[in-house]
Amino acid sequence: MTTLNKKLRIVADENMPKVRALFADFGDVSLVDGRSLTNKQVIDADVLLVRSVTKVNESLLKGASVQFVGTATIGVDHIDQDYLQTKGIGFSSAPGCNANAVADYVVSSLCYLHSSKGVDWLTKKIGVIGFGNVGSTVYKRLSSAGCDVSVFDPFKQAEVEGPFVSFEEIMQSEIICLHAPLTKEGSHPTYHMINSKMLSYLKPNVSIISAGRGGVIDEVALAKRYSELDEQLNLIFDVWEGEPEISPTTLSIVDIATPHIAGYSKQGREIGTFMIYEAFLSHFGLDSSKFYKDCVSKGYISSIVSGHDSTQLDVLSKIVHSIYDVMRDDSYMRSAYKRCSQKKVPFDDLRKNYIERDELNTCYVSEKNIFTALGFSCRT
Ligand SMILES: NC(=O)c1ccc[n+]([C@@H]2O[C@H](COP(=O)([O-])OP(=O)(O)OC[C@H]3O[C@@H](n4cnc5c(N)ncnc54)[C@H](O)[C@@H]3O)[C@@H](O)[C@H]2O)c1
Ligand SMILES: O=C(O)[C@H](O)[C@H](O)COP(=O)(O)O
Repeated sequence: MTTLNKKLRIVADENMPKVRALFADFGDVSLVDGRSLTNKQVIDADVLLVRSVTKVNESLLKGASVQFVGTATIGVDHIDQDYLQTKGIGFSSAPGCNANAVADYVVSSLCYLHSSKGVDWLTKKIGVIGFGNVGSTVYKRLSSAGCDVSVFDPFKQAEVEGPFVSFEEIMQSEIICLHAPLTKEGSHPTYHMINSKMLSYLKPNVSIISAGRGGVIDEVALAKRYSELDEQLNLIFDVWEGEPEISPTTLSIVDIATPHIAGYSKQGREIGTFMIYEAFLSHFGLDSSKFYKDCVSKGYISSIVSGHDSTQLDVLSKIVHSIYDVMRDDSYMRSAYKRCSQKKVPFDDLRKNYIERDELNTCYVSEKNIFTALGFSCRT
């Protein structure tokens, strides 16, 4: 077993569950507000552990002694990976850590569309944009539940088999789920990929669930399209251009507004921390002293009994919403925005004080059925 010859100085985002429990054996862990982190706060650090609100680049790290950066997130658009590489700084993100949480968000949103808008989503044509850890989990769940699902992902299309269609075709789906990263360069940048031209392909009464990154949808173009449409356009927004400042116009037109918490299941956040703990051990050649099962929580509701009529969407929706209901998060966000002053936007506070939520997979059913297709676990 390798041991460290000095205590490491570890600077970590305060919004990272279990970080002290996992890292305190290796040195001093200082918890910081990730959004306002400065060069001064990291100058003497050996290890920097962040979330998506910290821009990790030359301006943050110049002259710092940081040897390893971990982000307990799937998204990496806040990290200048080229800079880290040039400086020989180790790096790891947490791929897939909260993919199940985001898929739960989608399932809960679909159930909202049924219970509040009468959308029979099981029979709709669903399009998934981005076929990575999140998009493929969403695809697997919805296609196993019997939905007609297509995907758009120009990179994955070249690598794997799948129900790929063109961008124009995916925009004509009846429900569109957005799970692409935010990219501004390369052959298929996603910044404003949903622009006025693409919005003109939308079908009447379409529903859009945006849980990838803000900036993928051009919100000005969206508001314009919204004002022109006679038919319903159901918008479920978790991610926003310019977070933590968000457009009041966008907020006013969306049906469900949540403060970038699609991935905020209790387990997803704990897994994120655990994944960068493992990457940290590997970077410093250290052996593991803590195990996954000790760090990732069990759920609060361990099982449900589902009767034979549970394939009916209203029963399904009630059961899904008993574990996680996106409407709860929407009402917290809207009331916080109603109360807030112009000076202090409540976005980050809503995230910091987010009520813990379990993943659907922490709850068991007795046999394989539509619940297991949609993310619940099965005893057998
Ligand atoms: N709302 C949240 O809380 C939350 C949680 C987790 C992840 N995310 C976001 O969702 C994104 C996807 O997560 P993931 O785990 O699937 O990431 P991933 O890296 O596993 O997959 C991303 C996929 O998007 C594809 N892609 C890239 N450019 C594309 C384009 N122009 N059009 C279509 N597809 C494109 C890639 O080929 C890849 O398959 C993350 O980058 C992150 O920004 C948001
Ligand atoms: O990229 C991700 O993993 C998610 O967007 C994640 O939930 C972001 O959470 P944050 O790091 O902003 O707390």
